[in-house]
Amino acid sequence: MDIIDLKKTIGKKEIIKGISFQIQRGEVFGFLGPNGAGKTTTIRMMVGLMGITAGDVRIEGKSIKSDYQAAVQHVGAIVENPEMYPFLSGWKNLQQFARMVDGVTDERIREVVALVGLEKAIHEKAGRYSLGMRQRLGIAQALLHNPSILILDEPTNGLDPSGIREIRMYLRKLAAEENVAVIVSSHMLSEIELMCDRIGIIKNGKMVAIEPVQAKSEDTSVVIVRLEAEPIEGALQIVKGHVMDDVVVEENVLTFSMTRETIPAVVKALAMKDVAIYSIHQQHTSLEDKFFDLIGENTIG
Ligand SMILES: Nc1ncnc2c1ncn2[C@@H]1O[C@H](COP(=O)(O)OP(=O)(O)OP(=O)(O)O)[C@@H](O)[C@H]1O
Repeated sequence: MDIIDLKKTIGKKEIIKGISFQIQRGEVFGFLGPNGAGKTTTIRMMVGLMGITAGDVRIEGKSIKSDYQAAVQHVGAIVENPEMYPFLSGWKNLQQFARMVDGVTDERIREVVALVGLEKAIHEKAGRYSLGMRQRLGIAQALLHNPSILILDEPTNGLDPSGIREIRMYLRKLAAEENVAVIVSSHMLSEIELMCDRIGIIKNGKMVAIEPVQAKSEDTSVVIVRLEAEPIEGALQIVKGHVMDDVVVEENVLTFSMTRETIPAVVKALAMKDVAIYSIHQQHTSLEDKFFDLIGENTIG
């Protein structure tokens, strides 16, 4: 998918001021920016729900402006909350949608249900689903026609941490196993950092940076740790064996970087050597710092 110098003016206000980026199959791309930055407007243009003032969107080489039908047939999207019939089962809901799309068989419905991990609950009424399950049913619905691109506007909105974790897991799986290009928007870096390969930061209708995300899993990501402990020499001896680079020592505080999965082992080793831990916490990652620098504020949503 190619987004080429996309612009939107509503009335006299230029809301989107020339956004360009590309996304490949198999990739999860995060669209990050504070509220009002222009994410929804850009996504609405990308999926043909809103007219384009200037620029173009090309999907599998087809222009959404001049070849609308051919372009959008490759797109699956959830832009507003997915509409469900609460009194029908998840399965019946999908069958309803399948009727509106050519060539969707029960076999395909079974496939998408498995892709989002709803096999067990699919014959229960959709009204009884948790928000996370409803999101996944929405994703299943968007996948029915076998799109090559899946676009989700704020898919983690309102979900609890376990719901966010599940969505993250299924979106990554979709990209990897189905070779779908996935685009998700969010105003929370922490929520999309772990699920994306790249993140585009949007501010005031412009793309201000596109950054690759190095660490893909929560456990292998490198974090900066600040440890307050006593005696500090004893703590230093133990910590040294696990760190990625130098340890900074300041009075009774050590600052160092290590993978997140290493933290429990280090804490255990410290406790076994009778080192007293007064506090331990993770500091911002570099991507977070960069995001705050670009957005120019400390809170974003
Ligand atoms: N129909 C419209 N008429 C006038 N202004 C609009 C319209 N739609 C959006 N805007 C303005 O365009 C800007 C971008 O809105 P948009 O909804 O795309 O932002 P967003 O990044 O998706 O934010 P949010 O996370 O709050 O949805 C906002 O300042 C908004 O007020």
